[in-house]
Amino acid sequence: MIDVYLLSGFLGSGKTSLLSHIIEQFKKEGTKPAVIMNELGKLPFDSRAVEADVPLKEMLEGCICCTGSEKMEAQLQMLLEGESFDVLLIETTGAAHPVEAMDAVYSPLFASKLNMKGIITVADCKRWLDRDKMTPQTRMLFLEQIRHAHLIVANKIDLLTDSEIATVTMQLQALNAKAPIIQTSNSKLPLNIMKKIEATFHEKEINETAIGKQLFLSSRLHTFQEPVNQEDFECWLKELPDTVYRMKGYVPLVGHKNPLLFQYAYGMVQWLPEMIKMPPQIVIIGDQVDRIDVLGRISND
Ligand SMILES: Nc1nc2c(ncn2[C@@H]2O[C@H](COP(=O)(O)OP(=O)(O)OP(=O)(O)O)[C@@H](O)[C@H]2O)c(=O)[nH]1
Repeated sequence: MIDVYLLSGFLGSGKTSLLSHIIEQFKKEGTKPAVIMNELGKLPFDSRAVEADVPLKEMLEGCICCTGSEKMEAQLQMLLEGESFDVLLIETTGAAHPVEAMDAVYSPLFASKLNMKGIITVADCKRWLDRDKMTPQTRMLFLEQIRHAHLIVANKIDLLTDSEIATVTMQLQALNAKAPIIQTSNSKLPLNIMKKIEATFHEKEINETAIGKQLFLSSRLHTFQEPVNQEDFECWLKELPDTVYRMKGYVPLVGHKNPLLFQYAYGMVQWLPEMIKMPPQIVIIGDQVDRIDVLGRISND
């Protein structure tokens, strides 16, 4: 399995600096990284941060969550088929919501190949102190990126006094009590800390206590063993807690030849017939997804 890290954070917070630093450390230990860069609002030359020997795909035409997951899937497919690498780093645009970015990356098609390790959010400490000057929508996004992180990089501490650093750290921890906070200048995050995060539930863990993981935004792959009744399935959807943010995949419905393409976001459901027989699997993204009982079964994998 290839570990995948999502680098999130507001515009100008230090994501590209983090990316360069991580690549350098991976290379030193002999691990081969590949990169997907989401360059909305950036200039293509930002990819110079990535050296020529690192496989790189750029998404220049829009942001991961807006251009839709198909484009992301195509990029991933090309990388997986055309390159050999051990770890994948995805730099999201500063304007991406973390749940949507994770959703775009986590397709059932790759669930057995890619292991989503989690979201690392770079928080610009200077900007944090000035957050009241942001518009409400921008501030909301800034806070959401921090709230959903599995690891927070509190960056630009060189621009703060000691007492400001203490205040910011305390406030960040209050917003996201679960994620470790690492204070940095120029996003110098040590690799060993980054490697500890885990955002994916693997089947064998569902009934075990995966300490810490239940609290986070995480994902889980569910495989259907037999067709399900559409009405039962939709009743089950209505009862889901609102901490299930997103589901997608292929559901085998009684009376249909092939599993149907299924999309679920913020309570809205979409079904589309599929011409090809796709594997009957869905990915569930949310908080505490290990507790979700899929039609009376915790896990039938
Ligand atoms: N003083 C200071 N400047 C920093 C630090 N980290 C990054 N910067 C600077 O902040 C600017 C933005 O850094 P990037 O790493 O490009 O940030 P980014 O999040 O990729 O930016 P976008 O691509 O605009 O989203 C650059 O000029 C960096 O040199 C830091 O810890 N302290």
